[in-house]
Amino acid sequence: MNLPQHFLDEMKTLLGEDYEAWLSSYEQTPHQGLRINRTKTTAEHWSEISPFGGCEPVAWTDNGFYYPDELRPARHPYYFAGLYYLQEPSAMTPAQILAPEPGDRVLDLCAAPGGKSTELGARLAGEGLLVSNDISNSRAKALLKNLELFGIPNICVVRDPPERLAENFGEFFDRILVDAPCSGEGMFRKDPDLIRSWEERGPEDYAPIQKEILSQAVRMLKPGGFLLYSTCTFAQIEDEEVILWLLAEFPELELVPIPLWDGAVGGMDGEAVVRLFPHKIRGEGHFLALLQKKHEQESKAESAEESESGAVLAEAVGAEKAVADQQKQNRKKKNKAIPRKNPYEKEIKSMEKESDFLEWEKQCAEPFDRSRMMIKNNCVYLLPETFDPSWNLRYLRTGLLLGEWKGKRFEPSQAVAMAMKASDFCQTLNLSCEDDRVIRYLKGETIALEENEIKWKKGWVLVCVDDYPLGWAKYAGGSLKNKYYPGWRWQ
Ligand SMILES: C[S@@+](CC[C@H](N)C(=O)[O-])C[C@H]1O[C@@H](n2cnc3c(N)ncnc32)[C@H](O)[C@@H]1O
Repeated sequence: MNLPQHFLDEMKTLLGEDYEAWLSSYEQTPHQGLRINRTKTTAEHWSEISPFGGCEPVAWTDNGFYYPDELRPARHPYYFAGLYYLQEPSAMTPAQILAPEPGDRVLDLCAAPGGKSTELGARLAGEGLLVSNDISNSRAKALLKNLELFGIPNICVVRDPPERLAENFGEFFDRILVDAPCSGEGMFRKDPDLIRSWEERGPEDYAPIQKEILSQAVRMLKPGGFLLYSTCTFAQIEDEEVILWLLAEFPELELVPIPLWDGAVGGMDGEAVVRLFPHKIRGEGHFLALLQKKHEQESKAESAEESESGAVLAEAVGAEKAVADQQKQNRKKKNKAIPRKNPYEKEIKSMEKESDFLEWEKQCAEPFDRSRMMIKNNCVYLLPETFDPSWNLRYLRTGLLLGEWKGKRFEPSQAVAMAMKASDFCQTLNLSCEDDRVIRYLKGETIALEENEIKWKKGWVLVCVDDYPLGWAKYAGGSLKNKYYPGWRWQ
């Protein structure tokens, strides 16, 4: 690999006697990782059902695995069932450390294509709110797809400059992730094309952008809330120096030490941050810093207690987890929607009367909360608990898209299928992943049925692989019409 001389010189200064070991890591192939969807399976269960032999756990996560180079996990039906996300192992760390709890209000400020957002959202388990933002429209579309594929219902996907978000939200979030745009030095081994972009735009270009994004993030962090900053670069100017600047600029922030694990090292000058180097761990280069916004003066003591508990960090290193129950209860109370008249009540009533929505809904495990329902341009959404209609943002998605109201018909969405369990809908076709009809279904083809499989009445059928939903089909006159979302088809 042709690494630029200037970069090598910088690394020599940074690493000293470790330099040669670091350089020789570039002769090894990068590690391939996948992270399972904790809302759909557990690491134990995955070990039983994984179709990929030879997967080893990623030591610093509870749901990440290495997979052998020759495998193509994106070409497996389980990928289409949202069972895992393909992610470089070091990149699994930020969401593990920020570790939101169900009920939290979480912001992922630079979120596309969703590697960390999918894990943050899965950790919320449907409670609270995940706002996933990216300034790039095309990348935000990929982000939306990945969140919907993972079946995360309580999302807002946005594409706004951080300043605009800060104007809307104020001090609103319990946890914020800034996985910042950076010069990408830590990813050169995995993606050598990044070397060219580094030569065009290097660390000096990114540091001011990172500082600006972080300043806006601080405005949106609640007192007591946690902010995690991560990059995939080695340059101190984008890593430790940004954090030192931030601490000087915002005295209300304090650095929360992240306990180190085997192979992880602290900051270059002993700062309580984490650096991951490819010659020390089985992953690429990464930098992480965790900060907490102090409470107001009167509640400072309480804040100290909270940070001492190290609750956010404990899980990342397998240490004991100690989140106060009271805090959890308070969060739940805080997020409870205030009963108010739903401005879409009239539209909802019309849809119920004019379309077959109720017929479909009756087949679902539970009715959808009318106070959180919104109908816009014939699209029917279930808004997250804490959604505030006065937020003026560029949304790609507000909550869970339930489906489209088309006159007499209601068509359930791909997103709602992915957010369901097989047992959440009463008409299902459950295929084994060995059945070649699975891939035919994912390609949008018609599914041939065996006599003994026909057990439905006319209407919607949830097609599943090994009990994991894939999408919809519609049964009528003895045949099943494929309703898999065309934009997601197996190519
Ligand atoms: C390192 S990538 C994020 C990767 C993502 N967190 C993941 O895990 O998949 C940085 C992202 O920041 C976005 N970005 C760049 N400038 C931004 C800004 N000012 N505000 C928000 N996002 C920005 C880029 O479009 C890019 O998608």
